Amino acid sequence: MELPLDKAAARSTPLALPAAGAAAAANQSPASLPLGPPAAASAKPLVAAANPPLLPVVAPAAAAPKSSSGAVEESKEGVEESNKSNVLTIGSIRSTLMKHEDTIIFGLLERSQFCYNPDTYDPNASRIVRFNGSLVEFMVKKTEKMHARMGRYKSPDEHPFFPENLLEVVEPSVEYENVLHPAAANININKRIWDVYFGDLLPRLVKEGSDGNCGSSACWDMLILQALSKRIHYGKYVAEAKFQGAPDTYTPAILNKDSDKLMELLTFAKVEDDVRARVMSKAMTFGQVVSEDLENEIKLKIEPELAVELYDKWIMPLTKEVQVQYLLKRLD
Ligand SMILES: O=C(O)C(=O)C[C@]1(C(=O)O)C=C[C@@H](O)C=C1
Repeated sequence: MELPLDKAAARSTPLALPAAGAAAAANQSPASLPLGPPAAASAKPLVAAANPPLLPVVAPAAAAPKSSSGAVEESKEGVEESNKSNVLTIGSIRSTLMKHEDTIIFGLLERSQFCYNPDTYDPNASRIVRFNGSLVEFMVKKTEKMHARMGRYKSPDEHPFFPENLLEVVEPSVEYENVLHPAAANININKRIWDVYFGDLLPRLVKEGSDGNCGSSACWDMLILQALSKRIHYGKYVAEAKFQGAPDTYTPAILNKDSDKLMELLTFAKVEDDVRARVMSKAMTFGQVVSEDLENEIKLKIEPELAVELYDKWIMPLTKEVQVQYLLKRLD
């Protein structure tokens, strides 16, 4: 994807304005924006889904338990059962997490085709009139402002990176069903996600230096950040499903404010192994460079181990962190 801010396009479009380019890029984003109404509603999303679609905004809400008797049963071995179809099951939440993997891995593959492009992150290089900050900050802030107008952050599974910066929703707004405890609304670890992405992940994903594609770099950064945020904050739903499945198991640790015990209870080593294996396999499959020359060795766009490490070191630990934060407040 070449944006007006990118080198090739800029040569023939000297008037390309960063503001217009960034806003256009935000609108053109190939990953769908989960701005639609709740899964339970029948209306179409406001933005057409493309490659690969994110989930309906409140997928878990469609499976909201109607009464505590419909709770999920779960053992430490990760076996879960439900005797009702419309409950928040750990199985349905895990299949949502699997779909998030596709979005994250595709994003990494796309961003990896560009160099690091340091000007994207340098406030002095952005030269955006009346804006103090880098190009990527500009893109995320402006996009979030617009998405807030469309109600994105009214949805309990959406979290802005710049919450102080949002605009009011245009009418009519959608009422989202929420299965989470109200305290969930105050859990937002996007600052950490931002720091991990720019501090640890990005420099290892891309080649050093500049290729002029700052607009595309910022656009993919934003899409990856949004996908990471969505996946990690899904920890709230994971935790709710686990609590509903075994309230007696979690309650003493919650009452004792015992974070370590909660961490131990909600950790499933076998599930984590499966996640690592699946991410490896997806990164190898989606990341193949397809050439006409079938004789040659298969080339990969990114090292699959990097995607696995991302999950191992950050995505799963941060998802667990969200779960602990949520459970600590679950009985407030
Ligand atoms: O599936 C779960 O039970 C989760 O809590 C999610 C998750 C993950 O982030 O993928 C996190 C912790 C568990 O140990 C296993 C997997």
